[in-house]
Amino acid sequence: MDALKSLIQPLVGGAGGSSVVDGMKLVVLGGTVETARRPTSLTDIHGYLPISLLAFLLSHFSLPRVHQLTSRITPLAFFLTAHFSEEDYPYDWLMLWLSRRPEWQRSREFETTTRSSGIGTDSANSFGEEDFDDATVPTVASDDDDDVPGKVTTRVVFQPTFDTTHTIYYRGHWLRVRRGRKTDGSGTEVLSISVVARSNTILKQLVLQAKKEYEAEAIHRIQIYFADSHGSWRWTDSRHKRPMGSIVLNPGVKEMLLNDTKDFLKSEKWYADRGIPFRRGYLLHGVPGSGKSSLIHAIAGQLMLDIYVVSLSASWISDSTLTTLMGRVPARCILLLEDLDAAFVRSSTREGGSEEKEKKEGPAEQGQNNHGSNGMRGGRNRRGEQLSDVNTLSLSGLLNALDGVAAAEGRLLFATTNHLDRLDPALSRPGRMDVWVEFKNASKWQAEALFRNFFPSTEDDLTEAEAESTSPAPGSSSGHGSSNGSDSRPSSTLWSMSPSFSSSSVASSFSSTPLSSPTPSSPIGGTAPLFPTAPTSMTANPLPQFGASNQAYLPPPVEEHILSSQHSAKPLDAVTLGILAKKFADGVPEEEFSVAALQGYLLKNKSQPEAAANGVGEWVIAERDMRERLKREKEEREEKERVEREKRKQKAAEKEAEKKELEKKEQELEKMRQLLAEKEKEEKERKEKEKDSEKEKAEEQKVKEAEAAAAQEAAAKEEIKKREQEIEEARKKQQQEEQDSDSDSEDSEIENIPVQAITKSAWA
Ligand SMILES: Nc1ncnc2c1ncn2[C@@H]1O[C@H](COP(=O)(O)OP(=O)(O)OP(=O)(O)O)[C@@H](O)[C@H]1O
Repeated sequence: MDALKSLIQPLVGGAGGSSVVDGMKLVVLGGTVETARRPTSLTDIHGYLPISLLAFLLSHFSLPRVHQLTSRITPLAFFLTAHFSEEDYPYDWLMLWLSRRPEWQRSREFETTTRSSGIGTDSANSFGEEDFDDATVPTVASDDDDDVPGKVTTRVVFQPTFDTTHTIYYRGHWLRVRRGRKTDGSGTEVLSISVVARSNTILKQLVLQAKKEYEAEAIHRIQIYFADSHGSWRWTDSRHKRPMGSIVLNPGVKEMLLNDTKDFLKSEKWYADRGIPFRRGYLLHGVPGSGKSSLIHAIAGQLMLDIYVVSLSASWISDSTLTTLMGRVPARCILLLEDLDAAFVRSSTREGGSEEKEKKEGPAEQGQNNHGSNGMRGGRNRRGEQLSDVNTLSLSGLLNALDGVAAAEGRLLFATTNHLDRLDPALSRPGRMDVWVEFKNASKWQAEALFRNFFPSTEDDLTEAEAESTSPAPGSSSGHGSSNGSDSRPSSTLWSMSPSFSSSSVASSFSSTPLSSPTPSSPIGGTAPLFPTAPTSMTANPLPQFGASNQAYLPPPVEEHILSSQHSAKPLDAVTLGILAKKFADGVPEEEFSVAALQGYLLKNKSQPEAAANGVGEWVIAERDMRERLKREKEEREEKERVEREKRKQKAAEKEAEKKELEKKEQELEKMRQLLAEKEKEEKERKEKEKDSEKEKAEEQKVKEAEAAAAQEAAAKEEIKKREQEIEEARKKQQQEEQDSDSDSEDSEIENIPVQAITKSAWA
C-alpha cells in the first residue's frame, strides 16, 4: 500500500489541486501503468499489486472518480479483507473453489495436494498421470485400468502456497489471496482474501459461490470432523452416504430413529415456544459390531448432516476442552460421543482409585488411531500430535457440556457405548439422552435380511423409496409417540429389540418381504448396491503360447475349482434368494453372533450364496469352538495373570514385612547405639572425674606429705633445736659443772656425741 500511496501522491497532489491538472496526471499514470501491465501476466505476479490495482481503477472508473477515490479514501479503505479460519466451513469451501481456479496452471508458485477421495477429486483443475500422456504415443494405460477395477486414481489438486500473495481475477475484481497461519500459537491456517471495492458484496458473492460448489460436491457424501486436543474441530474424512437400506435392524427401529430425528429438526419453534432447549440426545448401547456407528452414518446421510466425533476415551479430553467443543458445533449436525462409558469409568476411578488407568489407555489410543471400516473412529491427525494423557473429564463436566449454557442448540446428539451398566442415571434427564436404543446380537430376522442385502437379486430395480412407500414397517408406529410428525414433544424413549418382536417378523419375512428388511439387495435410493450386481466372473485367460510346439513343456490344465471360481455372485431370482436367505437364517442361532460377525462370514462367501447358506451350520460350530477356545485361553490367561498378581502381591507383602522388620531392627540397633554412646559418655565422664579426684587426692596427698614432711622437718628442726638447746644446756651445764668442778673428762664426753645422729633421729 505504501508503494501505491507513493505512486499516487506526487501525481495526484493535494485535495486543493486543479482537477484538469490532476486529470492530466492520471492520464500519464494510466499510460505508464498500462505499459507496465502488458508484458506481465497479472494472475501470477506478486508485488505488482499496486500496478494491477491502478490498472483496474483506470479501466473501471472515470478519471475524476479515480481522483476522488485516491484523494478521499485512505489506502486502508481501498482493501476489504476477509479472513477465513480453517476451523470454519468457509475455509473448506474457498479452498475447494481456489483449487479449481485456472490461474494455478499459469502460476509460478503453487502447492499441490493429493486426495484419493472426497471433495475436490473431480476438480477441473486437478490432474493425473493421463494429463501428461503423449497423445501421439500409443498408450496402454486405459487398458491397464480395466485390469484394476475400483482402483483409486489419485488426483493432484492445486492450492495457494503459504505466505505468498496470489492475485486472482473474479467477476471484474482482482482478488489478493494469501494463505497463512494464525500468530496466536495455535498454528491454525487462515485464508485472507482482499479486494478493492466499495462494499463487501463481491466477497459475499465469492463465499456463496464457493459454498454452492462445495455443496454440489458434498451432496453424495457426508463430512466427518474429529475433535482435536485444542478444542477445535478438524475435517477428517468425507464418506459416501450409507444407504439406510444397508442397515439391518429389527423392524421399526431405523424408521423410529429417522422419524424422530427428522421430527426434531423441524420442531425448533415448538421447542422455542415452550422454552425447552432445542436439543435431543440418542443413546445407542449394546454389543460391539451391531450397527450403532453404521446407523448414525446412515442417518447423517439421509438428513444431509455432517458428523462431529469426540471420543471420550481420548487421552487429552478434559471438562474444559469438551465444553469448548460443544460450543463450537454448528447448529445442524450430528454430534457423536463415542465410548460414553469412558467418562464414567474415569469419573469413578478418579473418585475411587486408579486401577482403571491401564484400561483407559487401550480405548484412548483406539479413539485416536483406529480407522474402522464403518465406525467413525480414528481420524487424520494433521499435525501428528504427540499427546500425553491429560484426561481430566469428570461426570459433572460431561453433563455440563451436554446441557450447559455453552452447549449448541439444534444438534442431534448421538452417544454410543458397549457398557450401559457403567453409565450414570443422570444421563436420562431430558435434553441429555431422550431416546435409548439397545443393539443386540443378530436375530434370525436380521440374519435373513442381511443375506438378502448381501447377495444381488435379479429384481434389483426396486428402489428404496418404492420399498419404503409400499410397505410400512411393522411396529414402526408403535412404541414411539414422537414419530408421527404432528406431536414433536420431547420424550424419553427406551427401545430394545426384543426376541419376540423379531421372531414374529421372521415368520412373515419370507413370504412378504418386511419393509425394513432391505428388499433383495436393492441399490436403494438410486445409490450403488453394496456389491456389484453384474457378475464379473473370472474366465480363464488363454494359456501362454510359448512352448506349444514342445509338448514336453505344456503347462498342466487349469484346475476345476480355479476355473469355476468367481469373485461376485450371479444375481439370484427372488425365490432362490428367499430360500437361501431363510436357510441361512435357520442356521444362525438367535442373538448369538453380532451382525458384524455374520457379515464377515458372508464376505468370505461373497461369490457363493449357496455355499454361504449351506455352510453356515459348520461356521457356527467352528465359531463356537473358536469362541470356546478363546474363552478358555482367556480364562487361562486371566488365571495366570491372577496367580502372578497374587504372587506379586505376596512378594510385595513379604518385602514389606522384611522391610518393616529391617526397620525395626535398625531402630533397635540405633537405640542400642544410643545407649552405648550414652554409657561410653558416662564412663568417660566417670573416668575423667576419677582422674580429677585422683589428681586431687594425689595433690592432697602431696600436700599432706609435704605438710607431713614440713611437720617432720619442723619437728626435726624442733628436735635439733631442742637437742641443740639440750646440748647447749648440757654444754652450759657442763661448763658450769666444769667451772664448778673442774672436770676435764666430762667435757670430752659431750664433744663426742655426733651432731648428725641427732638430726636423723629427729627426722625419723
Ligand atoms: N445392523 C447392521 N446392519 C448392517 N451392517 C452391520 C450391522 N451391524 C454391524 N454391521 C456391519 O458390521 C461392521 C461394524 O459395525 P458398526 O461399527 O456399526 O458396529 P458398532 O455397533 O458401532 O460397533 P462398536 O460398538 O464396536 O463401535 C460394519 O462393517 C457394518 O457394516
